[in-house]
Amino acid sequence: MVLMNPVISKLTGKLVVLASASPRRLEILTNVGLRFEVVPSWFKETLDKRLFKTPHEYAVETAKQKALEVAKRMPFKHLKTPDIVIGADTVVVMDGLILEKPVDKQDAYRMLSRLSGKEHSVFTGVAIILCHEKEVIDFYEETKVKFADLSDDLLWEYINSGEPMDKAGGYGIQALGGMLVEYVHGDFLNVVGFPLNQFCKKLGLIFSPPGSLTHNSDEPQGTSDPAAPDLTSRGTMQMQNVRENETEDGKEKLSKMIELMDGFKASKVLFTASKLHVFDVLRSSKTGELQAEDVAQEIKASMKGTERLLEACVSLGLLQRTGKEYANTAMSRHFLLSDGPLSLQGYIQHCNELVWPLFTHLETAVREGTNQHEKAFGKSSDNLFQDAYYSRHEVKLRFMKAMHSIAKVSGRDVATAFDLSKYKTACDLGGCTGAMAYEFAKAHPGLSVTMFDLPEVIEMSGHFRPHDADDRVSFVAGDFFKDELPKADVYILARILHDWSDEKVHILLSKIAKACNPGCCVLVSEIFLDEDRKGPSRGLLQALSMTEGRQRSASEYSLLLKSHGFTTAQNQTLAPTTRH
Ligand SMILES: O=c1[nH]cc([C@@H]2O[C@H](COP(=O)(O)OP(=O)(O)OP(=O)(O)O)[C@@H](O)[C@H]2O)c(=O)[nH]1
Repeated sequence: MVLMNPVISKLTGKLVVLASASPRRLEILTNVGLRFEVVPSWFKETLDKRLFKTPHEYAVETAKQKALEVAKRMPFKHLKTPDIVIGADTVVVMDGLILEKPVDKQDAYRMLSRLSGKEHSVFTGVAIILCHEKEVIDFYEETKVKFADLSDDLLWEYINSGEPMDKAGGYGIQALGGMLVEYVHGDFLNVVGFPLNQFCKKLGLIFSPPGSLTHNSDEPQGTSDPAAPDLTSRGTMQMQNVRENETEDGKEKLSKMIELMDGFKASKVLFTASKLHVFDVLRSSKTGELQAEDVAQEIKASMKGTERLLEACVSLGLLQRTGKEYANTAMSRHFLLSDGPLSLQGYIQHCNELVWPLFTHLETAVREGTNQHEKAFGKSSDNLFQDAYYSRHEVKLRFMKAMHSIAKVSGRDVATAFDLSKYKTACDLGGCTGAMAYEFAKAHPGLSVTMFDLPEVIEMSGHFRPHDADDRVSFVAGDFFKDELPKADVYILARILHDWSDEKVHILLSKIAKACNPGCCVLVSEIFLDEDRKGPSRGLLQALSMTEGRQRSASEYSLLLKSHGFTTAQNQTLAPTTRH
């Protein structure tokens, strides 16, 4: 290929990495003959926009973080250090509001109707990391785009084409989205995702004359000092040295520390917004969005408090705000609507009402090595289930809702983790509402599943019966420590064993061993601790509020199972074990 731009040839022989998953950036750079590897960045685009004075600073910082993440990861994960890593971030800005990629069709509609008939700016921030020199050069480009007046019909037709979804501002100017555009002022490729012209100029500054960081002859004068900011007509070039990279690392540690300090606030925001039905209220409104005062009215709360809660939710990615209108994000629609198929509301309320009070007494729990039920709820709980969870009707219902939501979210994965086609019958021990049992029946057409739990649980499981309940699922009442277990080929123990001491686990496993025939299998679903007990933190955090149970590693579970004649068949995230 003939290289029109001699600057590109300066990169020949260097390991250049594009830290981007954008097919458009790949195409733009490939088209000019650049040889590079693509390593998409894992950096999550969640920088707090309010911290930036201007939208382009936000785009530049995001581009920089994308590139730095890849530059830091490659020596460890890919075992090679690139010479150059390029990152970019494109945003659309309308009336000061930053629009990124729409999360769904409604979001695309909101964006595009906002842009209709008006001019907006497209900013692409670019960061070039010189890995060996430990320098970062960043800049941005702005292009103005005007949309024609667009009818709703046209917008929906365009949205339904699927094109908007992975594009900043919800349109692709290079394809169907070009139809929406009246004029473009500035670099067209900048709108598409990469300001090639300015990028080449920056490369010129970096690489000619070779080895120095002096400016090109076509650049404005007075920029020859590489340490001084290079003020070009369109942006700034900043040089950062090793110390600043170290500072990046320091910054990362500090923000991790702040995240840990603030973690409890974020949880409480989620719990409170859920308890006040904020997500349901937004969903129920005609357009799916409401202003703070309407939400305040609906949830019967103060305007000031509601506004703060909604703003906090936006910062956590639980809500999105366009102008004054708040709406659910895709994540909230997925997990936080109370009647959604994957709703976590039950578990969230359990965390708020039961786990939170226990954690407020963590210091005493640690000092005394005991559970803090009495301090938190004024009642001791020698038997967690009888004394705490099933003592009062509303507490029992709340606990069952919590178990139900967890089983709904994880049930399919547990049910389909192993090939159970040779088995005819299964028994879900302590299966609570039956949600897991129904998932097993759904996943295995030849399997009948018995759900076995305490009589006080079974009497309420009807509340949770799915409308299309499969009659291969039956319910049997009993205490798995005392009563005879139903006969089955597969015994499911999903989130059961961690609640009990080794002694009680032995009682339960010996009962299963007696009930089952040779060849039957036990399927254990738990958070398995790492063998060195250094993680996962979700399991170790949960252990802090446990009563008589304990978190175990896969090998600890295997040992318990082996002592009852079960040999581990597979031992990964889930451990089904077979008795020979
Ligand atoms: O007219 C167009 N406008 C924008 C685009 C494409 O939109 C995205 C912008 O998203 P972002 O900058 O965050 O980049 P990603 O695609 O997420 O990839 P990264 O891995 O680099 O974060 C970008 O792909 C533009 O090309 C368009 O196509 N047309």
